[in-house]
Amino acid sequence: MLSVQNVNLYYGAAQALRGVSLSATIGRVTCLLGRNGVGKTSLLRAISGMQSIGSGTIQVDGQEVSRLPPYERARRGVALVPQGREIFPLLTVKENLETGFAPVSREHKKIPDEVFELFPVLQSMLKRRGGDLSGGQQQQLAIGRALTMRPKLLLLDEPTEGIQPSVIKDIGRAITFLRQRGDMAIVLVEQYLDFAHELADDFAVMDRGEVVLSGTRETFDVEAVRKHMTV
Ligand SMILES: Nc1ncnc2c1ncn2[C@@H]1O[C@H](COP(=O)(O)OP(=O)(O)OP(=O)(O)O)[C@@H](O)[C@H]1O
Repeated sequence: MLSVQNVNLYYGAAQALRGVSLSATIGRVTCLLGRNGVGKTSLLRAISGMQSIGSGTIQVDGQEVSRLPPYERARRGVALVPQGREIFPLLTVKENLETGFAPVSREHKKIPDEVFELFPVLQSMLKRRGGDLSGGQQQQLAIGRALTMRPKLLLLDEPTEGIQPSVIKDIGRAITFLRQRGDMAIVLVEQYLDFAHELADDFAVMDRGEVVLSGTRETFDVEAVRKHMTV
């Protein structure tokens, strides 16, 4: 579904990604791990088109997308749940969810039932303003908005950051459900190792702009990964 090959990304003279390769498969969760500032967010932004790359290729469904603008990638099924959630504080919950309609065809312009099945709190808060929700509720809203885009590739940037344990459990359950449904590939950026270990089918660890360790669930060596995550 997703194939990133040899991507280099620069902010001016500073190189944030160095020859990064990563793949993600439908029905599987790929966890991207690493300390602060190693380039995880830059990689997700490169995949979604929010940040242009210096060189390398990014393929979605076998098609090269690295020169396409973000909305074209969204149309091809790429949805990003950004770090910090970036919901619209003055729009209602319903309106926030409806912003996910932009890239989908007319027959899909309906909030999918699973959004409310996975996150019932959103149903009861449809008329509230996004900015009035708690951090955990806003995270659920950000994931709900991405699901409204009917993604084939769901990119989640640290969904557990600053979130209370009960909501982390809800998010974990949602990811497990979406994986089992088998119609999307999921890339999960995490610093919370236990959460990542529980969910990862495949994993990659980054350090200073490079992927330094990768493998499958079977080869996930928690101690080796932990070493790369401690300063
Ligand atoms: N817009 C930008 N302009 C210049 N440098 C940037 C920009 N965004 C990120 N960087 C730098 O690029 C490097 C990678 O940052 P990035 O946010 O991708 O890392 P990260 O692993 O996602 O970290 P975090 O977990 O803190 O989000 C860091 O050194 C960061 O300071």
